[in-house]
Order: sequence, then structure tokens, then C-alpha cells
Amino acid sequence: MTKLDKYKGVIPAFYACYDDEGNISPERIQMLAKHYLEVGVKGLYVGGSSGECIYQTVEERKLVLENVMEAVGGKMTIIAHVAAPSTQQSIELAQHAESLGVDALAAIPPIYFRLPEAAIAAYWNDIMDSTDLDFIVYNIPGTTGYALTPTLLKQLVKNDKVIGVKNSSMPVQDIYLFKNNIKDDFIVFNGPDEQFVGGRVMGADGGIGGTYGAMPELFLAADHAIRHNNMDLAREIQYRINDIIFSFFECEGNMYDVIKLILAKRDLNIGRARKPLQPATEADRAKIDAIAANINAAVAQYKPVYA
Ligand SMILES: CC(=O)N[C@@H]([C@@H](O)[C@H](O)[C@H](O)CO)[C@@H](O)CC(=O)C(=O)O
Repeated sequence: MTKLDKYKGVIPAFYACYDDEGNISPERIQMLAKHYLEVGVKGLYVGGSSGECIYQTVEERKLVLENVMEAVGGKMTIIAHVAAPSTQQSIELAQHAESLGVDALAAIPPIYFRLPEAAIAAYWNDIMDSTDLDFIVYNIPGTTGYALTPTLLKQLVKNDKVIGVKNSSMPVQDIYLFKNNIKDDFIVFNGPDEQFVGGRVMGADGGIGGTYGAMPELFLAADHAIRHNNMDLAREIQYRINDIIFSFFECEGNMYDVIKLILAKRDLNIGRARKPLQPATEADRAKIDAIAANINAAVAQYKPVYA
């Protein structure tokens, strides 16, 4: 058992939970967090893209984390994503997260301006210096426009607080770059859910993903198959997961709104996605019924793999 084992496994990116008026709902946050605790995932990644962080105020983001911690803090690994438009706001969120007792912080690079690498490093270092928590560098070039380099990562890991990278770039080989020759005992999380198995084979220790929350049982089953060296089964589950993810993208509404409507069918009503994320349309409704049925069938088929 090492200090980093608590991060190795399936970690859903926690969804934004709103009431019917679109305000943060403490009750729904606690309900969803307890649901994932019961399902048996390793931890939760709170306040990331899937948490709609960029559409929430600092105070709203604090309220979200407070309710997750009240519901499950201490019983699962909690990683708080704290990147915000300014360094000052990011530090405020980081220190608030530390006061609640989270396990680790994560942050994307600075938002909006394409800043030079020195400014990106300074941003991450400022956040790290503001608390004693473990820190996870978040590489998501598809949305931020900045692709983490091994050179910068080697500089960052001189700070012992850096324990890993959440890698949401598409090339699986990036996992090799961030896993090898960086430092001993370093965690890499697979980001693209469509490549969960591929990322793990390349060396990722676990995954953090935006679709895990819609079908955590399938990722737990794939994780179990990988750990037991049953790669044919792992691939089979990954293919099933991908069919489901690709069906999300066939809807006109944004994936998070589609997932929320699917969760509502499982008695997990967490409201709708915030605009400008597009709401699901009437035409999506029949597709959403079919996707929900497909998820239920896949869960029934593959949950016995680990349960
Ligand atoms: C670009 C993007 O949003 N990537 C997602 C994936 O989990 C993604 O939703 C999934 O692979 C479906 O394409 C995560 O890496 C991001 C994430 O988990 C988060 O920050 O909430």
C-alpha cells in the first residue's frame, strides 16, 4: 500500500447538480455523491468540466464541494478542481478545499488567454504554494489550447506536491511520456473515456472521466478485467462503453444535459445542464430512452464481472 493507492481506480468527474430553477442544489449533490459511494467507485473529481465549473461562481463552487464532503468526505478520495479565471480565485478555491479536507487539488492551465509556458508554470506553482495538498496537473489541450510538455512537467515535479497528471489529450502515447522518466511513484489518470482500456494498458493508474457517472458499473467492470489480465473482456466492455458514448453525441443536446436526463430515469434527478450548454431537444427524447435502456442492459450484463 503506497500513499498514492487512494488515487488508483475509477474516479467519476462529478456532475453539476441543480434544482428545477437551475440553482445549485445541496440535496441533489448529496444524493448523487452518496449514490457513487454505494456503487463503489474509488473517488470523485469535483468541479471540473463535467461539474460545469466555468459556468459557476466561486461561491457556488464552494457550496458544491462542501456538500460533496458532507455526504462522502473521508469515505472516498476527493480531488477538487480549482482552476478559475484568476489566480486569486483559484487560490481562494484551493484554500477552501484544503479547509474541507479534500485529498488533492487539480487545475487546468490559465483560462482564455494563450499565455507563455512560464506564466502557465507560475499559475500552477502559485496554486500549489497556497496549500499543503497533493496537486494534479490537468492536461486537456482540446479545450484549453495548451498541450503539457514533458519538459515543463519535469520542472513542476521538483515540487513534491505534484503527484500526477490527469491526461485528457487524445494520443495514448502521451501517457507514456508523462509516466516515464518523470519521477518514481507518479500517477497518470486516463482522460478520454473512449480509451480507458488503452490508457491503462499504456500505464495509466486509473481514470477520471466525464461519462463514468452515467455508467460507473461499466468502468468498474473494465477496471476489474484489466486488473485480472482479462484483456479480451476489457476490450469487449470498452467497445460497449464507446457505443454508448458515441450515441450521446448523436443527440442535438449537449452530452451533460443528455446524461442528466438519463440519470433522472434512474431516480437521480440532478436538474439540467447550464446554458450555453445546449439543452436536449424533443427529438432527442426517444434517443435518450434508447440510450438509457442500452446502459441498463450493459450494466446488467457486465456488473457481475466485479460484483
Ligand atoms: C474533453 C473532455 O471533456 N474530456 C472528458 C472525458 O471524460 C470525455 O467527457 C469523455 O471521454 C467523452 O468524450 C474528461 O477528460 C474531462 C473531465 O473528466 C472533467 O474535467 O470533468
